[in-house]
Amino acid sequence: MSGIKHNTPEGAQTPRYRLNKTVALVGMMGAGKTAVGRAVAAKLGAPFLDSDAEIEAAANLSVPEIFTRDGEPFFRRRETEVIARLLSEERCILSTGGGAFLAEVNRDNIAAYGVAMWLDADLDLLWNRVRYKDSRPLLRTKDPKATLAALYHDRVPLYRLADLSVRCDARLSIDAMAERVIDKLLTRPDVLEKLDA
Ligand SMILES: Nc1ncnc2c1ncn2[C@@H]1O[C@H](COP(=O)(O)OP(=O)(O)OP(=O)(O)O)[C@@H](O)[C@H]1O
Ligand SMILES: O=C(O)C1=C[C@@H](O)[C@@H](O)[C@H](O)C1
Ligand SMILES: [Mg+2]
Repeated sequence: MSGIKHNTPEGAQTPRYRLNKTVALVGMMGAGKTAVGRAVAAKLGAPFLDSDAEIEAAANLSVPEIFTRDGEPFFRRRETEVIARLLSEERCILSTGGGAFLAEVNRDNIAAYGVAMWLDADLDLLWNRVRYKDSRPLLRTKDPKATLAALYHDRVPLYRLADLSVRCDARLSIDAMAERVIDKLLTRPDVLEKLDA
């Protein structure tokens, strides 16, 4: 496969889990799809892939640079291509960009190869995570807090279409959130199974 693997099962102990389907993490910017997804993959001994990182690596540009140079529609086309490619490769934990699950084609592709899990975070938590960072081009507006709120209200009905969801709790560490995600995945043996020691 050609994707950037951030975690690999190589060198791991006897596998403790069997990942039966790719898990696509979806949700708002700042929800923790990248940070928690990486931790989940490490705990499972599964590959971790991130569609934003893949797009950046292929373009040799950051996401904000791609938005500035080529525009959002170009970025969205690349996002759809990259997600389709990553889904067709090996089973993994796939962190998507915050807007990916809005497009029906991406939702259909995720459903064809795996399941979607929504990291459901409230607006206060999201704002506290994204307010000091300039890495989200959609928030480069006069009133980024209001922009985030508008995106949130538009998007939540679509994130609700995910197969599974976990509530994000600001008091939980990345590691603890990863455990919460794994516990939820284990409710679906067609997605994740715990193997006997
Ligand atoms: N449970 C957590 N506890 C503490 N910090 C967290 C937690 N989850 C995420 N973070 C931090 O919040 C920030 C945003 O997280 P992250 O980049 O993973 O969000 P994202 O959902 O991938 O956003 P985007 O859609 O923009 O890619 C990062 O600095 C990350 O380390
Ligand atoms: O919420 C969004 O639409 C985005 C989130 C990020 O992951 C990036 O994909 C990009 O900044 C757009
Ligand atoms: Mg991310």
